[in-house]
Amino acid sequence: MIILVMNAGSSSLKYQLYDMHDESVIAKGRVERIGLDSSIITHEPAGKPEVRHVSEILDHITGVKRVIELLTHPEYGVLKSMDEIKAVGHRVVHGGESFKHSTLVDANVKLEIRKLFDLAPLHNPPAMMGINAVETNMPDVPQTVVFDTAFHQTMPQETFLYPIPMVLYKRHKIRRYGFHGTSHDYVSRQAAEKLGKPLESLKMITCHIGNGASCTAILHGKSYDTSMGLTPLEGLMMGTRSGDLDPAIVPFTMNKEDLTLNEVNSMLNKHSGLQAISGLSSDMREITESMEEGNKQAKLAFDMYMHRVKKYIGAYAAAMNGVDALVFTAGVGENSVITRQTVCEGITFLGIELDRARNEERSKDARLISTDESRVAVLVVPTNEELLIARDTYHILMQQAEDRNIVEVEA
Ligand SMILES: Nc1ncnc2c1ncn2[C@@H]1O[C@H](COP(=O)(O)OP(=O)(O)O)[C@@H](O)[C@H]1O
Ligand SMILES: CC(=O)OP(=O)(O)O
Ligand SMILES: [Mg+2]
Repeated sequence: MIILVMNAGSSSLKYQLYDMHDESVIAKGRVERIGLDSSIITHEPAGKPEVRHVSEILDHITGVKRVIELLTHPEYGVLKSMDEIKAVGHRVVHGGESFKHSTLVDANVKLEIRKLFDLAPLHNPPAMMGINAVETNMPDVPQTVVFDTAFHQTMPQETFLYPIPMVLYKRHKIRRYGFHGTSHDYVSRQAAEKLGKPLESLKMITCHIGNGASCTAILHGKSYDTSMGLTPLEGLMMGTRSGDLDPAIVPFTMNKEDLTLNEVNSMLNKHSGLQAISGLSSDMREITESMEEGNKQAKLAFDMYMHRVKKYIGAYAAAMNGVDALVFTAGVGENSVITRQTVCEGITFLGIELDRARNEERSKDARLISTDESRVAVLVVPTNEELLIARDTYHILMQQAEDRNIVEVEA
């Protein structure tokens, strides 16, 4: 069965085409700068050279059309016809309390996702554009949605509620939801497998640190607490997001700087974090390079980032009354040797003993980077949100086929 996975951003569209017989990736790529002057498509068909096109792509509908053209192109394509695609799975960041599991898209599901636009303004609207674009270009193909929030629906009330009037939760569902759930779920299972231990027997902390960043306390296989909250703004310091701060800063800044709510919101989401402190970049690669060249602002940004990662790991070890495994994943977690070293060597009191040589190895596979004697196992696990989306989509389709058979037999 061939499944297309889509991860739509505000100005981008990433895709991966899977053959579910062996979970191999037949093609993948991304459309960038949608709606801007020159859009770029990078298409990587397995076993064929990469293709890069620059053209004008004004919206996601055109973006999906271009992806279809590339997938079926006589030279760069990997499919004879789009009929070979049996389903399309989408990453949707916010599923609120309505969605505890991945599901098939129908009119009701679309309505519920639309209701959550306010809570994930950077993420949910583009996902909906992706769904509509597939509907327009491939009207007969079933679509599924896989939510970042679903994995965290196991959080108990004491971790998901804010200590504010309950009426706000009852009326508006103001609570902590957590994000990157597909990634935390995937890497925790991979880590347990690598350790040869049942996930249910472990207390684990997973650090998904990429452009967005979050830490999760996974108690016996279930999300117990996570650092992002109502929106993906809470928690760790990120590329351009502030993470935790005193909420009083919002009215205070509005007053002192004569800013509107929208302007403060944009400041905290798009002009804070590494970018704001370093004055250089939101990219950890540039931060560490400049820091090594002696740039003091870059060093401060790095130190603040590390401080917060260590603080969350300490907090979650306390909240679970222990930790057996610590996992690093996503862009920074998978690639930044210095980040992992600084974090691990700053929290040795937990029983963490980093093996520097293992930490410096480069590999695409899940691997241990602590010593064999370390009381807490530390691992690097490359995340693969797309594979999990493809698997969920496959299972939903198989279940649907089974349900249909039962109905037919009973009839
Ligand atoms: N070698 C590296 N060293 C340090 N940071 C890196 C490296 N490679 C990637 N990154 C960081 O990873 C970030 C992207 O992470 P990623 O998980 O791909 O983000 P997203 O999926 O949210 O776009 C980049 O902004 C960059 O800061
Ligand atoms: C939820 C979130 O922050 O996602 P991303 O890291 O892709 O921005
Ligand atoms: Mg990501």
